[in-house]
Amino acid sequence: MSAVVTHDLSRSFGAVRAVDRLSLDLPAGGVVGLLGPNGSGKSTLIRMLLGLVRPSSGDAAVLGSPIHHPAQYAARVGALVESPSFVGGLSARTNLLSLARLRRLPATRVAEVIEIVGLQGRDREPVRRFSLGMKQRLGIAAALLPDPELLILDEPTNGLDPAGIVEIRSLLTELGRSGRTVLVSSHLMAEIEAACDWIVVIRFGELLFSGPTSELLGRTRTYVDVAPEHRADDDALASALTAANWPVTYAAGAVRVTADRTDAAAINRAAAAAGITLSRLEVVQDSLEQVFLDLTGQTDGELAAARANRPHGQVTR
Ligand SMILES: Nc1ncnc2c1ncn2[C@@H]1O[C@H](COP(=O)(O)OP(=O)(O)OP(=O)(O)O)[C@@H](O)[C@H]1O
Repeated sequence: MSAVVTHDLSRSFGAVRAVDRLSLDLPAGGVVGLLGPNGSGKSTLIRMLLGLVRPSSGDAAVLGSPIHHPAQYAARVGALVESPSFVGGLSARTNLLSLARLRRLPATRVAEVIEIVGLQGRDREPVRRFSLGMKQRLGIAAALLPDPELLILDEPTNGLDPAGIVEIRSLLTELGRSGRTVLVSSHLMAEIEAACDWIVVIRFGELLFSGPTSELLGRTRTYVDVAPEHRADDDALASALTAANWPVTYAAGAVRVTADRTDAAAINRAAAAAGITLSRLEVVQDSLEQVFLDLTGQTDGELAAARANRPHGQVTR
């Protein structure tokens, strides 16, 4: 069964198309990363799935039930969509107990979720003493109270320091192993990529990629960076390699050859044949982050340029 299916799902706010004819089929089980730059429509999509925002057109189903009737699946879904609010003077345990009571969930579940998110030992301390990372974990604990089949987390790493991000990332990995589906959004690939089994990339509300993380990894390219002993030979080296049919650019203070790692020896020989001794030869692989940036055009002025050239031309943010 799919955890989430959407068909041509759209939502506009005035002239802004926050989600634009999105068709998705997300597998059940494991961690699904919803990635896109700020303002790409991640929160709007999540809010539609939770029944908090109505679609302008199209439809979708969560755990097999249509999003037009969120009450049908609400009990099977847990969500953390904004900074959770807890009573600072009360302990984590007491906060969770009152939430459990409010939602008519068994009190025994509180100890379980505290353990899942790794707050045991700290759960009797007042929440106001918690770091932001611990508060996020407490928010995830609250979302886990109903033991949901689908857990939706909107930017859970936002505002966290590097240590907090690592904490949340390993918690995501753990949660993904428990059989449930975790749908987690982020505008930064590097923050959650390692935890994701499936990745969805959106920009301007449009789908750019949806598939297994391994498929996205398959899009990474390999280069061989070579530098001559004498910088004056840069151009001669580039010409010799181009003549041998390798595409060449300049990057990172080296001549960058788009080639497989198995070509490294042949590249070395081609340089030697041109009378150039190499002081550096290094095989470099694109990171998933680079693939993400290529997909979303997020570097420097690229995003602004892409917005200006967008056919709809009505993105205002
Ligand atoms: N309630 C609203 N009223 C008007 N415009 C909105 C509303 N909600 C979202 N938008 C617009 O829709 C677009 C998508 O926003 P959304 O918050 O869904 O993106 P996002 O990817 O979650 O970004 P962020 O990470 O910055 O929240 C943006 O241009 C935003 O300004």
